[in-house]
Amino acid sequence: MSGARAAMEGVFAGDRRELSELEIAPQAALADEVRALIEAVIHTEVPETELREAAAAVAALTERLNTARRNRPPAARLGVNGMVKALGSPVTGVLNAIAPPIDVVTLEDGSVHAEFTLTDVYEGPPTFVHGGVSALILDHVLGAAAAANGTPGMTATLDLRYRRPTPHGVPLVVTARTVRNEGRKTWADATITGPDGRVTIEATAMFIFPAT
Ligand SMILES: CCCCC/C=C\C/C=C\C/C=C\C/C=C\CCCC(=O)SCCNC(=O)CCNC(=O)[C@H](O)C(C)(C)COP(=O)(O)OP(=O)(O)OC[C@H]1O[C@@H](n2cnc3c(N)ncnc32)[C@H](O)[C@@H]1OP(=O)(O)O
Repeated sequence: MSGARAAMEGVFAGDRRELSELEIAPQAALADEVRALIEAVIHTEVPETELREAAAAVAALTERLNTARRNRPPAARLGVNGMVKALGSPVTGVLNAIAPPIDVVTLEDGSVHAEFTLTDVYEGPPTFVHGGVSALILDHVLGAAAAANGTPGMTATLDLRYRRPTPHGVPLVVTARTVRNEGRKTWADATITGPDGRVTIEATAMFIFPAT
């Protein structure tokens, strides 16, 4: 195992238990239902009495789930490269209802790629994705590209050029690749492309492998 990979595995070590795919499935199904719940809460027009009943029902469910809790979000070895993945990631985490979640894959040329659609839960300007949500996704895939290069790090800089608004409710593509490495520093570039094939956002980030 390379030093960088060992360090990254260490990020997920400690009391974080790794789950198997079989263990993940029912909890991921619950997260899917909560994702639908988040959308329903935003859009519902049911009367006030029903809203109050729904709030009480959700509170009871939360209490039930909290009767057995982990100390930290779990991880799992998923996908072809067997890397440990954070299941609670706000971008890719199948157990995180605020994650779309986005399935980020590493291609043979070392770039990372994902095709995804965002609902209006992530809306900023009407009909468009919130710029901060796009930044979150870009930060993640840029970090994944640095890690795929064997040179992971903490985001030190993230530079975004919002060329045109990014629509929600339509298929989007995000790609990222490492372009340079100097010692502990790694630079990566990324884009988000809309369904018309035009780039909506260009991003560049620099990652630094921590000194200690
Ligand atoms: C093993 C650790 C890596 C962990 C990576 C995490 C996950 C990887 C796992 C899977 C990958 C898959 C997907 C990606 C997942 C997530 C991606 C999201 C990543 C994030 O969401 S991450 C959170 C946001 N991120 C922070 O929370 C960083 C806070 N910060 C720090 O943790 C330190 O600040 C650090 C480490 C950045 C530097 O600390 P340090 O002590 O190592 O730096 P030091 O002073 O030695 O400087 C050395 C040289 O870097 C230059 N330099 C330093 N800082 C700079 C900056 N900001 N801008 C420009 N240049 C900078 C100096 O000027 C000097 O330059 P020179 O050598 O040329 O003089």
